[in-house]
Amino acid sequence: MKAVHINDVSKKFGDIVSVKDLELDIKSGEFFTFLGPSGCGKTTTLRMIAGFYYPSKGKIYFDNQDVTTLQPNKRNIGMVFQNYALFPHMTVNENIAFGLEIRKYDKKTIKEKVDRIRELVHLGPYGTRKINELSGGQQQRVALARALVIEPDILLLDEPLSNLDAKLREETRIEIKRIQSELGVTTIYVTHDQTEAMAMSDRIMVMEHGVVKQIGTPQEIYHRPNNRFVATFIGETNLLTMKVQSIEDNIITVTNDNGLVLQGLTENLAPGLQVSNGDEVFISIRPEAFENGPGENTVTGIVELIEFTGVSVNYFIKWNDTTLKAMIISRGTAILQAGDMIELHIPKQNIYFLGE
Ligand SMILES: Nc1ncnc2c1ncn2[C@@H]1O[C@H](COP(=O)(O)OP(=O)(O)OP(=O)(O)O)[C@@H](O)[C@H]1O
Repeated sequence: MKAVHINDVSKKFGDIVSVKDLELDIKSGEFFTFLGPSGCGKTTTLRMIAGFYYPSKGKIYFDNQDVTTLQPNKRNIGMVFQNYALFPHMTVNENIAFGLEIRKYDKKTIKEKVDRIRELVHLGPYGTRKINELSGGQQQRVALARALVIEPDILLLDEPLSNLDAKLREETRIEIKRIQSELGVTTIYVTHDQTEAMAMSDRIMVMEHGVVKQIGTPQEIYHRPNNRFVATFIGETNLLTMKVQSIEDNIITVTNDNGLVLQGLTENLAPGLQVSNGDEVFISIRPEAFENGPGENTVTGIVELIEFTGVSVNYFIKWNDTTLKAMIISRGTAILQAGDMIELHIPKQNIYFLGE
């Protein structure tokens, strides 16, 4: 299992800067995810790690080895793509064995390794099945087995679940995570699905337009977003533009033109953000940050719209011309109706201050 170090890497295609000045350290054995919208540079970064593209600038290391311009087949990586790229007319065993045969292992070793990895991906009885006789989820597990059987130092997964339906996607996600933790292989996972990223990763890198917006654990990314892009891309949030009115005893009071006044804690300022009286600042409040009844930052308003999701009730509340979305866990108690008055509050520690 190897660590991956990316030092000041950029990739240009003509005038397009696909990845810009990337600095990244992925630890040995880590499950690390590249997350971001289409075109943000995730796949380009993965392809540079795989060796399909060479960087326009900077260096890539596996542990201490400079692999920046090493050919893909010399890097000992396993790869899984969204379209599986399996041989449909060949059996499961033949597909898994492919990389071992290229590496010229003897027949006995190949059989042992293939059998072992087939068990690991829970395809034990399917060795002699043809690929086109398997479901999508099973095919994806064959692709995973084929990538893992060569005992790669690094496993690269590019949107491996996007061809599966929702239920299968969730099952396969759990399988991939189980297999990865059993083997402890350094894994880099590319996705635009934030739920997948949150559920599977040790750490996540959020990208936009070829630039890193934040690197952190799922909890850090969710609860401590550095900027508006991360706050809105991961989960939902109420984003308000406010002005700093005062800062006293670690409490920041902010207001806006609609007469809203909110108070939060200086410890919830985004990293590096400093504010003074009169500064404009962005406030992020998650829908689940609201609590019933009056308290700190009491919100009294009219319910405009209600969504009942089973687990929760989402109230869209009009409060001094600002609409806020509040999510209250549903415990079978009476639900308010549109037009009703509602009173909730937002504990100070649930208010986050963002500068950009
Ligand atoms: N071979 C290429 N030639 C020219 N431009 C490219 C090439 N590969 C990627 N790009 C451009 O680089 C940018 C980043 O692309 P990339 O595929 O890395 O994004 P992505 O985040 O993986 O998106 P997606 O989720 O859609 O795959 C895009 O603007 C894309 O058009």
